[in-house]
Amino acid sequence: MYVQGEISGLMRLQDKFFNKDTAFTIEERQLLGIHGLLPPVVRTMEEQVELCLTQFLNIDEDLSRYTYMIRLAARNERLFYKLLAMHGDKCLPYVYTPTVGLACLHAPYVFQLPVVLFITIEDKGHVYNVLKNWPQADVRAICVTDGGRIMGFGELGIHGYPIPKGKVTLYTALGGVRPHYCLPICLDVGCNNSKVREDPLYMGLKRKRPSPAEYDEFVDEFMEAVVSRYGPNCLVHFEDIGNADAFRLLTKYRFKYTMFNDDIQGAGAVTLAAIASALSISNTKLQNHRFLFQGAGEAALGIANLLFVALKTEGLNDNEARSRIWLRDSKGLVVYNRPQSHLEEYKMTFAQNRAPIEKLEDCVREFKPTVLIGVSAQHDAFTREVLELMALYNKRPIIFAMSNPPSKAECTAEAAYTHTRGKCLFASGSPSPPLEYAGETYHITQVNSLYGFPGIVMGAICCCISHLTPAVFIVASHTISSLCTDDDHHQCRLLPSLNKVTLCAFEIACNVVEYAYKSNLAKRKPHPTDIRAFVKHQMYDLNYEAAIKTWLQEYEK
Ligand SMILES: NC(=O)C1=CN([C@@H]2O[C@H](COP(=O)(O)OP(=O)(O)OC[C@H]3O[C@@H](n4cnc5c(N)ncnc54)[C@H](OP(=O)(O)O)[C@@H]3O)[C@@H](O)[C@H]2O)C=CC1
Ligand SMILES: CC(=O)C(=O)O
Ligand SMILES: [Mg+2]
Repeated sequence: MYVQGEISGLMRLQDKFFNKDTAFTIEERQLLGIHGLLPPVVRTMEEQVELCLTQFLNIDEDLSRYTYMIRLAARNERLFYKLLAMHGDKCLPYVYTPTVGLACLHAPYVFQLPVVLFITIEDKGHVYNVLKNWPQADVRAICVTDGGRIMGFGELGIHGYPIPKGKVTLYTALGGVRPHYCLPICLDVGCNNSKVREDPLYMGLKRKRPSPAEYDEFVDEFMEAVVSRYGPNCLVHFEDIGNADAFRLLTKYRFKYTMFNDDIQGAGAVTLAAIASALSISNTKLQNHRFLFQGAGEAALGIANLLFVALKTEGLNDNEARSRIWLRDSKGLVVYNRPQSHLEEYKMTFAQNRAPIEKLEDCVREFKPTVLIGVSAQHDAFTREVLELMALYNKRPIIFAMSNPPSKAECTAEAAYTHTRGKCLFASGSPSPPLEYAGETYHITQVNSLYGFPGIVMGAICCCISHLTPAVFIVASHTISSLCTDDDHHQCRLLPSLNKVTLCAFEIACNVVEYAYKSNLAKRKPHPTDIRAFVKHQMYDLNYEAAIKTWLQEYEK
């Protein structure tokens, strides 16, 4: 059945795509010449998963759990994804938020294997050649960071590399994207954070970031190299880029390339879905709400822009919709007339024509928001006073403390429920265990873009979408909220439970594909007759037999 070709059996055992570890049958071991290299036991994949889970749960330290998962992925890729598929609730927090944040803070200690492609500004002029060094030629989706704003930690330079790795892991684990289609990239443009840069263990270029013009030349070359190497429909997902660069690149590239920024657009889609649930639970309409954002950066603008569109869909005009959305940044309420500071272009739409207000408490008193959204990475910014005011003005205050990781969150679930006396509809950005308060158990919703981007990426690459228009994110948002059940709402869950995230990704992928064909954005022809089968057919097969099939096909070539 199997042939021992030029590639030695040992190399097959060391190849993460083909390795089955102890699941190799005795016959396979003999044919591959690896008999004796494994203990005699032959296990099923399910038995291997249970063993891995036990090993994983026996590890006490979060960072060691992260490195366990990275090593497993590098040794036996299908087993890694099977473990995530079967025990995502236990394992996902160790490949994604919050542990991925810890991995960034300890980047020199966790880096062992080439899991991300590093392209530095010193490679300018030959970025294409560096891209060619990535071993996979059929890349369809890239997640790229420049370390400019890593979660709530600010600029970490190249030490942000675990972020794109974590994101592409979710493309596969949740979205079903085949792993060899995914390429995580860290652009090293230097680092202005001297504490990070001057650390003797810093792994990146020991230089400051370039001027915006030089930075743009480099990123332009990168985008052109991606198109030359992988074609115009290779999707580029920008992640954790500093906000001025993120907004500029999005404006410049959104209609030129197949790209999106998840911190802006993905966060918008998922948060809008959670708001829709909160409205169902409180039996209210969007037009009856007032939204106050703590933070006026990427996530805030991504959410505010989608809310603006949704409010207008309910019949409000531009001014009315704008008056419902207040943003507060590091200098206070975003207003037109700021005595000492200039107002960034991207905040203009939501600048209020009124006197400045500095403190968050005073903004709450003045505006009496019904919804308070924290995307500022300012730990404990939602003080007891702020939360008590929200409870004073609202029967069901909606409070989202979305900043990641938890050490940067605006408040904990406990603080939100305690200071609103259990009245609030609450969500955090990272996973949080259920909370007991006044004899009740509250499930904590995780408003995180993980509900959106895996399905968006899968849908986009299945049909070779040319551009990700704002409608794609609205489609994703509606899909997510449509998957919340009455039971979810009864338990005050604002998003489908975490064990439905793969279903969520699949439904988003199908709806994005459908939308893309209808609006002539899909470049893959012919138009599929059965969209669900079309998406399913392109999904990663977690079973070992799929690897064997590919292997035989390759051998027969
Ligand atoms: N849960 C989720 O899905 C997501 C969560 N996030 C999280 O949200 C946080 C912010 O991300 P992002 O928007 O991309 O980051 P940005 O850097 O783009 O924005 C941060 C914003 O916070 C403001 N800010 C800083 N200090 C204060 C302060 N003391 N008071 C009020 N505002 C302040 C900044 O003000 P200024 O403009 O004046 O600098 C800026 O507007 C991060 O922790 C990130 O992890 C992000 C995306 C998705
Ligand atoms: C979720 C995410 O992308 C962030 O916290 O930056
Ligand atoms: Mg992010």
